[in-house]
Amino acid sequence: MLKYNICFIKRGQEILLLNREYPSWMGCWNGIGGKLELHETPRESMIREIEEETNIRDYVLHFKGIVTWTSDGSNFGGMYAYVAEVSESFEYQTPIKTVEGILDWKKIDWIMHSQNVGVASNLPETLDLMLNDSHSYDHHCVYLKGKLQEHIPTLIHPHMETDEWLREQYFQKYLLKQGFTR
Ligand SMILES: Nc1nc2c([nH]c(=O)n2[C@H]2C[C@H](O)[C@@H](COP(=O)(O)OP(=O)(O)OP(=O)(O)O)O2)c(=O)[nH]1
Repeated sequence: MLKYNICFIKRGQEILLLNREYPSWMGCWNGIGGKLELHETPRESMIREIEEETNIRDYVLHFKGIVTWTSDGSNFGGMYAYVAEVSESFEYQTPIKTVEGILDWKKIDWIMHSQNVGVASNLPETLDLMLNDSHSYDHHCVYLKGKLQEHIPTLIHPHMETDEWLREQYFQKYLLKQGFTR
């Protein structure tokens, strides 16, 4: 039931980011991703988006959990999150201007810098766990009037990637909070 996916393509100490031409996060650096298509699994969809947006095909894809959010107490949304590891010697010349924005390798330290106002606001906190912790998390982000208030990571089962029933059970907690069931 999550609509989006996101992937952080990692080469050594760098991540391939996209400076987005369009909303959401227009003008900011973010991972690569988009919307799942009908009947696609999260992994199939991620592989398609990576290919469409970067043409990269040679990587090891790790499921890192989900990023969910509520805005102003409702408007639940979310995305499946992945890290794709390419070899340190992988050649991919950037910057590249695409219809979606500008692709470029960014140093992890630069992305995480406390004074960096150019990245999606929940990216540093979520990326830190995705890169440095082997578990899968639900990175729940609470927004109020467009500003990130809180990032609440909760451990989730890694089978959430493939087990639709497990996902539906898990999402009930958010749907119930919003006052409706599916
Ligand atoms: N880091 C971060 N990324 C987000 C958040 N919300 C959100 O939609 N995204 C990501 C998910 C997607 O990777 C991207 C939005 O995708 P998109 O706008 O390109 O989707 P689209 O409808 O154009 O789909 P597509 O044509 O690319 O398939 O932004 C957020 O709160 N934090």
